[in-house]
Amino acid sequence: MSFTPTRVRLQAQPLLDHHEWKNIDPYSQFQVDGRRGFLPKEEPLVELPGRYEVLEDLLQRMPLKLPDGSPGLLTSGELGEAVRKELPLYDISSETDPALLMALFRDLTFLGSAYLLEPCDLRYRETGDYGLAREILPKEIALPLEAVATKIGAKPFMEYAQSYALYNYRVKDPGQPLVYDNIELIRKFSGTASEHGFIVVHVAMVAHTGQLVGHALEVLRAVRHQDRVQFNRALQGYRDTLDKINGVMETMWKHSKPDEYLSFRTFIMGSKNQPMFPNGITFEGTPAESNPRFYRGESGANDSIVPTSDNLFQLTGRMPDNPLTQTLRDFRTYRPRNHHAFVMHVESEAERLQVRDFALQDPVSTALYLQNLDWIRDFRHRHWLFTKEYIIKHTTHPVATGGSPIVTWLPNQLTTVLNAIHEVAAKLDTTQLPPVHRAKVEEIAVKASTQQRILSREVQELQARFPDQNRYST
Ligand code: HEM
Repeated sequence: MSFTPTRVRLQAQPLLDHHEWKNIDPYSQFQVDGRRGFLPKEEPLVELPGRYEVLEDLLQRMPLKLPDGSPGLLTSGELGEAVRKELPLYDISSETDPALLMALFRDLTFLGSAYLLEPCDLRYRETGDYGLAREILPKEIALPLEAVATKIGAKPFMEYAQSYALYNYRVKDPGQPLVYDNIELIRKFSGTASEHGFIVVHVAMVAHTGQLVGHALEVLRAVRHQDRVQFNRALQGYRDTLDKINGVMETMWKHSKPDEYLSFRTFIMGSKNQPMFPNGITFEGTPAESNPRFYRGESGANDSIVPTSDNLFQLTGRMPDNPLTQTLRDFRTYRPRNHHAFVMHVESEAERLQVRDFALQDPVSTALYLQNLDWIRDFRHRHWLFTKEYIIKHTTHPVATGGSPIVTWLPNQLTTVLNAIHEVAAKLDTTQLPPVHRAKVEEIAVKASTQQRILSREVQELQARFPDQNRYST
C-alpha cells in the first residue's frame, strides 16, 4: 500500500511586507500612524475620577499663579507640607484603563517634580541660584508612580510626551482644527501666559505629524519599490509638512516671552547631570529604594519630529562618535514605547534601503533631499536662537533641563546638518536642474556656510563663559 502525504492546500494570502511599520504596543495611548502622528490616539483625559480627589485638588492648588490670579501652593513653598499631610497612599494596582493610566502618570510626574524642585524654585527666585533639591520622593508619590510607569512602559519621571506636553492639553472646541488658539493646558507649574505659550506651541507643531508620519512611510516605501516618482512626491510632501511645523515654531517668540522662560523651567529639570541632585532621587518605599535614580528632565529633545527626520535622511549615522552623540541616543529612550519603536524603525529601514544613496542617484531627488536637510538646519538654527535668547542670555547654569551641556550639545547636531548640506550640495551638478530648484540649492549652500562660520565662533566664545561644560557631556 502506498502512502500519499496529505497536502495542505494553502489559501492565497496577501503579501505582508514585514518591513512595513507596525506599533509594538497596541494598548498604549500613543499609537504612531498617519492619522494622529505623535499625538495620543484620543485627546487626553482631563480630570481624574473622584477616587483621586486629593491628588486632583493638590494639582489644582499647586501653580505659582492660580487661574483667578491668586498665589498657589508653590508660591511660598507650601506644597511639600501639603503633600505630606494630605496625600493618601493610592493603590493603583487594579487600574487598567489606558487613558486613566496615562493621566495618572502625567499627574504623578507633575506632583513629583514640583515636590522635588520646590526648594530650588524658591531659592532661584530669591538668589538666582538653584541650590539643592529635595532628594527623597515620598512613598505616596513614589509607589503609585513606579507602578503606573511600569504599566505604561515609561521611566518614572516627568517626560515630554506622556506628561508635560503631549498628554497635557485640552481641545476647546472639538469641532475645530487642533491649532494654537484651540488648545488649553490641563496641568501647570507656573500658570503664566508664557508657560502656556511654551507648551502649547509644541502641541500645535505636533498636530501636523499625522501627515509627517504618512510621508516618512511613503519615502521608505518608494525606495523599497525603487519608484522615483513616488519618492520625489513623498520628499516634497515631507518638506511641505516640515514647513508648516517650522511656521508654528516661529510663533514661539510671540507666545512665550524670552525673559520669562526661566521662571517656569525649574520644575522640568531632571536629576541626571544636574548639580541640584548630587545624590540622585530616592524613591521611598520602593524595592530599589537604596538605589538613587538619575533621570533626564523634560525636554523638547524627546519630541519625535527631529529624530524621525534625522533618521529618515540618515543624519544620525553621520553624527560624530563622541559623548554628545551618545546623549542624543539616550534622549531617544525617553518617550512612549511606540514613538521609540517608530524612530528606530525609520532609522533601520533608511539604513537598510540607503535612502540617501537613492536620492543622490537623481538630480531632482537630490535637490528635494537637500531641501529637507535645509529644513532640519532651519529648525536647529531657530532652536539655537531660542536657546541663546531664552536661556544663555539669562543664566550661567551649565546644564539644560534634559541634562545636556548647554553650549556644546545643540551645536554638535547643528554642525552635523551643516556638514551634510555641504557634502550633498558639492555632489550636485546644478546645471541638470530646472531653474527653480537650482536657485534654491544655491541659496541653501550659501546659508549653510555662513551659519557654520558664525556657529563655530559662537561656540568658542561660549565655552570660555561656561568652562564646566565637559563635566556634563554624557
Ligand atoms: C523657547 C523655546 C525653546 C527653548 C529655550 C528650548 C531649549 C532646548 C534646550 C536647551 C535643549 C537641549 C536639550 C536639553 O534639554 O538638555 C533642547 C533640545 C531640543 N528641543 Fe528645544 N527648546 C525650545 C523649544 C522647542 C520646540 C518648540 C521644539 C519642538 C518640538 C523643541 C524641540 C527640541 C529638540 C528636537 C531638541 C533636540 C535638538 C537636537 O536634536 O539637536 N524645542 N531644547
